[in-house]
Amino acid sequence: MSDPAELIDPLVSELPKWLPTQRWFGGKDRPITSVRPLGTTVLQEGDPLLLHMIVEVYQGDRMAPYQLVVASRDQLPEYLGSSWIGTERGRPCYEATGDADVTGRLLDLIAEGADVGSLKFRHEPGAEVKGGLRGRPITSEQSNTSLVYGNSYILKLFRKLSPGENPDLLLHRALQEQGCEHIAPLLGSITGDLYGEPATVGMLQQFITDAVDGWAMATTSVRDLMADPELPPDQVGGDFAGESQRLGQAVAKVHNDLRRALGEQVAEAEHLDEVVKIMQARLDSVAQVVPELAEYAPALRAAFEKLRELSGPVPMQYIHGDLHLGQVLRTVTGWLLLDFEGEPAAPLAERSALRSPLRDVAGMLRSFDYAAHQMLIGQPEDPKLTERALEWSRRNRDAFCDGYAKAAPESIGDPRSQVHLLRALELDKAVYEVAYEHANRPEWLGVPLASIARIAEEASNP
Ligand SMILES: Nc1ncnc2c1ncn2[C@@H]1O[C@H](COP(=O)(O)OP(=O)(O)O)[C@@H](O)[C@H]1O
Ligand SMILES: O=P(O)(O)O[C@H]1O[C@H](CO)[C@@H](O[C@H]2O[C@H](CO)[C@@H](O)[C@H](O)[C@H]2O)[C@H](O)[C@H]1O
Repeated sequence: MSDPAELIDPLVSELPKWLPTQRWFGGKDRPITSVRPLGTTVLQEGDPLLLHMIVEVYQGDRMAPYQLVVASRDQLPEYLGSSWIGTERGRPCYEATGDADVTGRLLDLIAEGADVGSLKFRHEPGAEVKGGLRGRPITSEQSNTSLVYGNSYILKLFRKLSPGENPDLLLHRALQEQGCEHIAPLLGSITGDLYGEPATVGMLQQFITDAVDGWAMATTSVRDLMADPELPPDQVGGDFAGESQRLGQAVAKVHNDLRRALGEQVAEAEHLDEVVKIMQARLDSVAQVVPELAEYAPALRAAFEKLRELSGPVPMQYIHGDLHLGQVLRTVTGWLLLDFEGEPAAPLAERSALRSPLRDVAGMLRSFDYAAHQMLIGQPEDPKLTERALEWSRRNRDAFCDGYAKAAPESIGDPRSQVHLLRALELDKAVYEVAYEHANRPEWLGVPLASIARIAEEASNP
């Protein structure tokens, strides 16, 4: 095999075409102007050759570093055809996470606690990690790429990188030290070098088998209800309220553990002022792109402004930051929270800041609303079904808040008692969702818009 360094430049020149085809690539809104390699590490010599790469992706005046794991073989087997990036110096180069013949190397390196170039593969103190397994990517890939090894491990490779410890790793570590029962055990990590600073590039956790995600469970319950719209939600087969209550308790316990591990502060007036400004700025920028939002802008502004009038202390702490039903798993023993990375599009400084725990509560409340209403997307208007959806949403949102209040300390109490704070946080999340749906699933745009209309109406007629 020729020198791997000879492959790098021609391979990088293929990336502006290839990156936008990847689900995890976060910059699909603008064309890529150039890609620059920042660092390449050979993880395995020979055939297949395995390379770890960090590249800078430029889109006009915007730049973000991304992690790639690329392999090259003399001959590309047919089953890897869809992973092909380009053929350089006569050798096919491809995205390596789909190749179970090479992914095992990443786990082996963590098991060995190896250093390769500037990459540090580590297991957590006391964790036992065994190599020798082949890794396959999960099909529900989102903002990153996760590889599952047998029934034992799941390795998340972060795609868009930032210097420092990724909040997902930081918060999992903190929770694990508190003995938190509501996370998947953390087993290891991979750290690279970004602009001379350590940066988390991978996180290894125990793979939880026989688990179902909250979104699948909640939407099954809604489907049961819609199948028999004459029956009230507490009398149809798949009532979800008991689970919602347990989930509320789990979220409050995770918040308690994060507070114990990493502390809390009380928001000062300037901080609330800053929060209002961030909410208004998000509204302004989303309203520019999604004109349907404009008619609700005055009501949204008024709800955000109410935050300046809050009288009691507002506790601030580390939180999950992007909590929704797709980020929780029901296992045989209870609920687990996943993915503490925060909103994928938010800047790291915002994701790592102390925030009100009610932001996570608001995220879950939004998700109950989504679960109830997504089944009506594309259906002809049916007032009976709309009423059923609202009923399901109210019942499960209340059950979640009951559970949260049961496990939260007195200083936080029942989220519903913080009317203005919870409403502003829910509306801010819904504005984020308007932007998310506009960019990713335009046919779902009506879901957050209808919620904004409803919440704004409730606010004007309390
Ligand atoms: N420890 C785990 N055990 C089983 N499945 C998991 C585990 N962690 C994540 N998953 C599955 O992988 C999916 C993606 O994980 P997530 O951390 O949300 O990645 P991303 O950052 O790419 O969104 C989850 O929705 C869940 O289905
Ligand atoms: O899972 P991610 O961290 O990538 O989150 C993004 O995608 C989510 C959709 O997959 C999106 O969530 C929105 O849709 C969900 C239903 O599909 C719903 O449960 C959530 O409440 C709603 O916000 C999330 O906002 C986005 O950041």
